[in-house]
Amino acid sequence: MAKILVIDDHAVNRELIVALAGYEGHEALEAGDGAEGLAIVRAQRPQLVICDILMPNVDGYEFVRRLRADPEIAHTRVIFHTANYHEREVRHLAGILGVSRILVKPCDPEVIVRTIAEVLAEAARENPPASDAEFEREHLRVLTDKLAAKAEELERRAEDLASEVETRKLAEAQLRRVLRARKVMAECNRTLVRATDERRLLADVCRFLVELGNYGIAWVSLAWHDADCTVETVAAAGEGAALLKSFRFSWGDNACGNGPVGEAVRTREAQIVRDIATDPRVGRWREAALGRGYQAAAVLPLVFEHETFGVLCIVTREKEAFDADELELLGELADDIAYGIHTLRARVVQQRTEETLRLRNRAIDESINAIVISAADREADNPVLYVNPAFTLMTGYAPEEIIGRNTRLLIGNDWDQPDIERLREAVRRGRDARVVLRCYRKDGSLFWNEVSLASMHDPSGRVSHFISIFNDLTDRKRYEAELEQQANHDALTGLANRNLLNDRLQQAMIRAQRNAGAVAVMLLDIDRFKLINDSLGHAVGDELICEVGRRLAACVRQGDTVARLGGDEFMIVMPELWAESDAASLAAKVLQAVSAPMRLSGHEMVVTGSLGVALYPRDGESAAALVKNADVAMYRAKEQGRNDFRFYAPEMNARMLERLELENGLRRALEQDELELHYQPKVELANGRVVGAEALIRWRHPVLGMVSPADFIPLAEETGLIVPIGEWVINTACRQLKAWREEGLTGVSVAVNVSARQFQQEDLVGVLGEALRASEVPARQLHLEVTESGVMSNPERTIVILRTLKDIGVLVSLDDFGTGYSSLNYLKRFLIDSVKIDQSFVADLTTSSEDAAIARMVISLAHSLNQTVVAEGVETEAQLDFLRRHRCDEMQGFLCSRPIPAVEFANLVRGGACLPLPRVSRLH
Ligand SMILES: Nc1nc2c(ncn2[C@@H]2O[C@@H]3COP(=O)(O)O[C@H]4[C@@H](O)[C@H](n5cnc6c(=O)[nH]c(N)nc65)O[C@@H]4COP(=O)(O)O[C@H]3[C@H]2O)c(=O)[nH]1
Repeated sequence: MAKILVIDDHAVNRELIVALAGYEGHEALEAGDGAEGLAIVRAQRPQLVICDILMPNVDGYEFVRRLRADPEIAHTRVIFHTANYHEREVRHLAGILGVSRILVKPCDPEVIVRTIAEVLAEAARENPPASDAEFEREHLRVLTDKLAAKAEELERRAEDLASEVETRKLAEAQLRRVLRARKVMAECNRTLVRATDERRLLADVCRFLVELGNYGIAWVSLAWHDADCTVETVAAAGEGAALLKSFRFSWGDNACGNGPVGEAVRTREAQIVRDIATDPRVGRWREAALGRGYQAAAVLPLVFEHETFGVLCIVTREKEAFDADELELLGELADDIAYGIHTLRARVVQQRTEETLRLRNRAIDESINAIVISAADREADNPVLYVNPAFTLMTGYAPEEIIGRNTRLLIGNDWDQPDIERLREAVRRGRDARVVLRCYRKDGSLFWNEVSLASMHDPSGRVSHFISIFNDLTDRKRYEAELEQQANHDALTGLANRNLLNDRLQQAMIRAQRNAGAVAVMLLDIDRFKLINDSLGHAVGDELICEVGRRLAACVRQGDTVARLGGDEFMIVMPELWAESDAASLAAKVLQAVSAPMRLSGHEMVVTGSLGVALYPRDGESAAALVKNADVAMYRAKEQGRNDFRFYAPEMNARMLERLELENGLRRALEQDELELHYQPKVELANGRVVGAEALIRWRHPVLGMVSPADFIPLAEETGLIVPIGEWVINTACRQLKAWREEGLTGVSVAVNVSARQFQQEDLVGVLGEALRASEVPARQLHLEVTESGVMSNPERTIVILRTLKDIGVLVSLDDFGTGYSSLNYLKRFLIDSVKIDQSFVADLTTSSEDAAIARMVISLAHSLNQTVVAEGVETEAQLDFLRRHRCDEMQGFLCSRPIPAVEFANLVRGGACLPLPRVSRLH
């Protein structure tokens, strides 16, 4: 029996040694550290101290050092019992300190017991035992054996227990996972049943997997059959799910398709990543996954009936997740999801189909075209099964009046239509067709029906139905006819227009060429139409055109074409001409018809026409050449006195060329100052005084010499050149007046001629005002001579213009009075200052009682309206005498003076008495 002190700061360690020592029959003492241990050794003197090394306050080394330092207790045996066994250091220090043994924690109890026994024995050898040593040894062995057996058993039981605990833990984890997978499945199935939207369903599933299933991330990616074999992530939940956006997946044979996702889609088999850290298939997302503590992943294909929609991916932080049971459940879940996707997509397709069907039905019902469905049953006479509302609107037949009958009902008795046979043929052969038929409504009225027939086939390929779409073309046909009429006919007369004429002429030429025949082209122009139009207004002009058109149409044979080319120009094409005389007869007949008296808007009148004839092929081989040459011939007829016709002759073209040259020359004349004004004196009959002059234009042509206005003014009017020429005349006359005034001739006035076209010109008043302002000539010194046609074309506008001229102060004369169609009423309303008796009346004044009467009437009429009367073209004393006797106010004429240059005119006025009017003066 020995006394043993156990020093250790851990009670458990002390308890084991104390228990073993007690078991061996020793008395065991305990201390928590070296200081306490020293005190006990000093007090109790144990034979052995079993001491820990690392202890608070006084550690094992310090304890032994102090023990050895105290001679009273220095011999006490010490065993170190330590877990911190660094062999070299401990052995070294223990050797120095005289420590008997070193036991390493955890230490086999048997070794502890044996070591205690050995050290006590060594102590006893030095100090012989007082008791029976053999007994002690034997006893110790028995005890040690027992203890070892016990320890072994304890160890075994501990291992069993540990393995049992481990097994239970695993089972529990497995159960937990299965349970959570079931929970997820239950929730998912509930959602699946109610799902209406695929994306929302997938998002819910992912959310359930994370929230209920406790998985780290769950996502669904759909596989598309595009060129890149894209796998698109459409729903995800869990920590780090947002990261998925940065990863590209594919199920193709490419870098993005090598991972488990691509593999799962391709193989349709679940891909399990047991360890994210080491699985080589985990690509770029390994880092991200590990960083969030994710350990394993399962990628489950979403397959339904051979179709792979995509994958369900689940990532977990558990290392040993996804055992067979769990995977089976997750696989079921994936199948359910795939079924859900299939069902939802099928539903969408069905909804679209239904919507399309609904739309189609509405379209049929609301179509403006009639739609008819008939059974393809020849024996039953292909009866109508359905008609839409438009059918009733189009035909007037209610559905019950047509259903069960054949649509030929609409043909009535109008069977002579080529398209009917085409339609029948299509029905017989079950082909599609489009025909246009004349059909009849219930009320018997005709409508043009464009029928589009389509045959429908049953699954066996047999024609089961016909669908006919009716399009009412009546309006279109009418419109087309109107268009045709507009395109080919003149709107005013209804005669052929240039278009149709050209066409007919071409055809006539082709026929004539084939038959070696000829064609006559006649161009008719109404003489002085412009004058009539301007004097009596456009409405009367239009009436005249229509009447002439009617008369021409009445003259020609069937097959001839009468066309209006525009304005007062008509053309007649006579095909199949056998003799030139036939054309001459028709031309004469036409001119006679035109010149028959006519009454238009209350006006009795006689008009004449001039006509040119060109013959194919003699006068031209193209339509254009023929028309041009007929035109040339017509001009010739006009030139040669009007109311006649001429056949084209090549030399006529030379005259036309002359005209053209004249026109170009006139343009140049304006630019190059070739125009000048001559002045014909106006003499007051009462005293023979020159009171003014009429400015008359002259053209000093560089080659032709002086050209008369009669030769170029009509051309200038025709081409519009009269406007700039008229402006030049006004400006020149004003400048001349200014010059005369500066020379002291202040009392004379100058009258300028204003053509009809110029008179209606917007800025005539402006031009006048500007000329007067620039020359500083008083307005009353400027007179305007306007013709009847100039004022009568638009009398109301004339009244306005004349009032403005009056406001400026310019005086106005009515030229050529009596030659036109002036209304006396207007003569009164126009603010005219003087009237000129036309020289055609003056010429025969003394020989024609009619002209004398007209002259007398003009003078008295004008005087009654307070207007001055000027006679022009006075050549003889007798004429002068007549005029004087009837109180004409002024005269102009060769009797007095021809039109003369400005200088001569000034000299004449200055001379004062040079006027040959002695007798007149005397008479006054
Ligand atoms: N046989 C004969 N003739 C006489 C006699 N006294 C004058 N005449 C001519 O009669 C014409 C009178 O002019 P008109 O009737 O206005 O007729 C004018 C006028 O309508 C037009 N005209 C002349 N100058 C102009 C002009 O500057 N502007 C416009 N728009 N027309 C003009 O040209 C026409 C012809 O002018 P003219 O050749 O200068 O011819 C002038 C004149 O020379 C006579 O005693 N016997």
